[in-house]
Amino acid sequence: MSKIVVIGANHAGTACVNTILANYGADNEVVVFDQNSNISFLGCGIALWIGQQIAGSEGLFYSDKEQLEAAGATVHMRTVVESIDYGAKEVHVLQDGVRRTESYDRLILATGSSPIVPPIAGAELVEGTREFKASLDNVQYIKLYQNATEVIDKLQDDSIRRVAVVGAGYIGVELAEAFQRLGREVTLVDIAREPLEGYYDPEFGDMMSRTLADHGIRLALGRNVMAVEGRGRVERLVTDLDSFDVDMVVVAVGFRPNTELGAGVLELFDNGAFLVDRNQRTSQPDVYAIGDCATVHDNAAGAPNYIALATNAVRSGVVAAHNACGTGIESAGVQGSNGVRVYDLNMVSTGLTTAKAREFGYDPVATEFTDNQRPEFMLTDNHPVTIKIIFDRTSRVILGCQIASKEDVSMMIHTFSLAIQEKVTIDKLALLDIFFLPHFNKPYNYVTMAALSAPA
Ligand SMILES: Cc1cc2nc3c(=O)[nH]c(=O)nc-3n(C[C@H](O)[C@H](O)[C@H](O)COP(=O)(O)OP(=O)(O)OC[C@H]3O[C@@H](n4cnc5c(N)ncnc54)[C@H](O)[C@@H]3O)c2cc1C
Ligand SMILES: NC(=O)C1=CN([C@@H]2O[C@H](COP(=O)(O)OP(=O)(O)OC[C@H]3O[C@@H](n4cnc5c(N)ncnc54)[C@H](O)[C@@H]3O)[C@@H](O)[C@H]2O)C=CC1
Repeated sequence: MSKIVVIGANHAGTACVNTILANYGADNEVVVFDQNSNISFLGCGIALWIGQQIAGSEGLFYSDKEQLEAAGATVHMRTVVESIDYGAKEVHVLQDGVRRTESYDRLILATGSSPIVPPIAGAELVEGTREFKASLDNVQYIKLYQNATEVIDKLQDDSIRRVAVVGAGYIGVELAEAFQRLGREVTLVDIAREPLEGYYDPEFGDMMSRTLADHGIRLALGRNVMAVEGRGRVERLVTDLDSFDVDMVVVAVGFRPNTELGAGVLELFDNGAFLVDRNQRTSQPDVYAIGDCATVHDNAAGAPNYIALATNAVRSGVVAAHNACGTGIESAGVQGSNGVRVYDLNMVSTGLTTAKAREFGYDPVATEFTDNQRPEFMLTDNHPVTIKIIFDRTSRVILGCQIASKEDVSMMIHTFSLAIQEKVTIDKLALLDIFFLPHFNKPYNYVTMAALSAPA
């Protein structure tokens, strides 16, 4: 019997524990530590919950301590792993005020990520809390169930009228919509010139800007946040260009990996994530890292990268579970596929934007096409779709794809995810067998047309 210790039992940890117990439970003892009081909270539901588009938070959990224990694990909640002795193969934990040691044969680090805290007064975290509480009241971070609950409770107070959201990334645009749905005056601030700049080219970011502005959200882009000010609670957000009177500020400027437990021992990526191979192995024997605390292999970049997504967390958990139990399987790598819906605008992307393709040393060329989803004789619910495919000038291999529409175009992006993974060229895509039925699409559909019209 070997002992596998898992630190962190959210999406990555839970996937890993369940995979170990379902496949190798008879040969392995699994001990799990998590500092939180809940696990498996789907952060993707926070904006829907705040914006009252769902009934409540009940459906946003899919596992708990009892379920993991029923499957065979020993689970310690509200237990912080304070340090690890990699030589002695021991983790040191603090549970109910008592310090103790647990040994392991194999260790899985699934410690996830924390919100990035910008270096501005008032936004710094209160020392000693693990729930991302800012020192100035009504400056909020969004990550945990507890953070969402706090914001929802505060919004019961009607005097909180003006909300600024800092960061027009995925969390920021979704929350801007949620606060506006609640009748709040919303200002969305970003250092970049377009929302979602990390995931989309500027013309797609512009579609998002117009959708937000059409719903009354004030966009304050291309600004650096300098300060949050107030007496006791936040009253003003100051940028390098202007300032806004506010009653609440939500800061969502990205995630950073939680890797303090590897300090000085484990090899790290540029942003401090645990650098792992395609078996999720770290630089220490018998130590694996999964989810938001670790790198992924980025197929589009052809290199390790940091892409914090629940989808990657779950898959890396499955890969680590098999490898830690002796079945060698490799991650297929990822393309960073993602999607967002704000009001009636759906946007999906995978792989590299034009700017990122350049950063990774490619010579990117793009082909774009806009057309109705269905033939014009289909008179109802027939909306334009815009697609942009980015490929490398020399090899013609597809590097990225972005699609936007009022139509649900979400499933189409998976074709491009696979194309990037398998290094398909734009010319091969042009002749791909794509079915036609008026209810769904056109014979000369936007994928075929974009590929056929790709520059030589
Ligand atoms: C608002 C919001 C919306 C999102 N929407 C999406 C979406 O639509 N799609 C998508 O793919 N992703 C989305 N994400 C990202 C997704 O939630 C993360 O990628 C995912 O949570 C990563 O899972 P994880 O298990 O690796 O890490 P985490 O969720 O960060 O979990 C890490 C766990 O480790 C525990 N832990 C950390 N350190 C210690 C320690 N020292 N001792 C004990 N326990 C420890 C923590 O308590 C936590 O339970 C969203 C995130 C947020 C905040
Ligand atoms: N639909 C989805 O797939 C969702 C995914 N997520 C994931 O959760 C993670 C965290 O999300 P976000 O916090 O939204 O990060 P993000 O990386 O998506 O966006 C961060 C934004 O903050 C901006 N920014 C950075 N520093 C700034 C500063 N000092 N002042 C103003 N703006 C600044 C950036 O330009 C960027 O637009 C991401 O990995 C994201 O992919 C989150 C929500 C939904």
